[in-house]
Parts: sequence; C-alpha cells; structure tokens
Amino acid sequence: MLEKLKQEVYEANMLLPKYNLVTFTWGNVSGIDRDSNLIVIKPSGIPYEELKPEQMVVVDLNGNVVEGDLNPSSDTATHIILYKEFPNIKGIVHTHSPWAVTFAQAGLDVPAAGTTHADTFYGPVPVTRAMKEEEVIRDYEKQTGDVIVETFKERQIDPDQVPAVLVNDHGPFTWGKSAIDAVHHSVVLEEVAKMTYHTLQLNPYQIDMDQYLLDKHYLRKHGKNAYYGQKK
Ligand SMILES: O=C(CO)[C@@H](O)[C@H](O)COP(=O)(O)O
Repeated sequence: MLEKLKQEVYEANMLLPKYNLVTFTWGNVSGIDRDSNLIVIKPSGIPYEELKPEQMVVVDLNGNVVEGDLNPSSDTATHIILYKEFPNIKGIVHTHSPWAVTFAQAGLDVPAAGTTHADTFYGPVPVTRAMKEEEVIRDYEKQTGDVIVETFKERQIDPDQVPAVLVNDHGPFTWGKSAIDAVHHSVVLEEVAKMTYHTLQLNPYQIDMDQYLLDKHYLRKHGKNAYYGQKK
C-alpha cells in the first residue's frame, strides 16, 4: 500500500545524508496520506546506505503498524502528534544537523537575522522549553510532540509560516507540504543557523531584521500576491 508515498519518503530520507544533515542512523522523515490518515515513516535504526523503499513502515494515527516488518522510527510518536495538530502539513523531518542542534542545545531560537531566513521562515525558529524529568521518563517522544505544539500555541506562531522548531537539548524538526518540502526546510534551517551563529559572533547587537524587510522577503514567495520565480 501507499507505494508512491513510500518511494517519496524513501527518497526524502536519502537526502538527509546527502545534505549532511545526519550521521549514522540519526534523523528520520515521514509523509502522510491525508485521505487515509496513514503515515509512512523510516524504519528505526537502519543505516541509510542499507535503506530500501520497501522497508518504509506504514502506521496509523494511533501508532499501530499497518504494514511493514520493521519497527517504525523511535520518533514516530512525535511525528503523529504534529500531523494531528498541524493539519496542513504532509511531511516531517527530524535531523541532528550540527548548527541547528547547537542552537537547540543552547536553548536559543534561531532569530530572523536576514533575508535568507525570511525567504522561508516568517519569524524566529522557536526553541521549545526544556522538558521536565517526569515528561522525559514518561514518554519522551510523545512529550516532544506535545512541547512543540505547546510552543507554537503559547507563542502564537503559525506552523505553516514557520515550518520548523528546535527541540531543547535535542535538535530540529521541520515540516512542509510534502516530505521533500520538509527536507528543503531542514536544509534552509541548517544554513541559516550556521550564518546566524557567525552573525552573532560579529555583531550580536544587530541581529534582528526589520519587520518590513521580513514581510517583503517572506511574502514575495509565500504571500497571496507572491511573485518570486516564474509566477505569472
Ligand atoms: O532523535 C533521535 C535520537 O536522539 C533519532 O533521530 C534517532 O537518532 C533516529 O532514530 P530512528 O528514526 O532510527 O529510530
């Protein structure tokens, strides 16, 4: 079942090592079929160089394996919560990309410091609060999803306008209109995290860009009158 989605999710997973966003078996990509509400996700702990499309695991929104012989990603519960709470997304990526993880471990947002950021994220990429001991012990992956959703609700951030988050002490999750779109957001996040880290070294007092410039660059690509590229 969902052979086309399996192929797309497999190809998206293989982009993670290609773009140096993961090492060994770190990270995972999933995609959802919104008609059946079935999720296709990477199997847990399989090295990318051994991964095959037919190994992708199909789970339902309760986390039950619907098809597949391998265990689904250990982060499946996080993906499920995000699909439930962010209804417009159809792909999710988790990585351990070094510059985004640096901000996550420092407990810092990636601020909107320039147009490179603004082209994709309509404001800072938020970091979640640190999780409490009982949350970590009880069900870390589910709690990770809950704290991501809590962050966006409390800070009134639209997940469609900022398709990324930094899980405190852990790393980034991104999402998008497809698994491949979510990978694109992971690559951009890593690039802007690296640029912004160095910007902060040079001049921490000039880090936040003006709202009018943020609007200009985000809306030219994502607004209702978007004109970037070959849009007619
Ligand atoms: O966040 C983590 C570990 O901290 C995950 O990214 C794992 O590194 C990958 O787990 P699987 O998807 O292979 O279960």
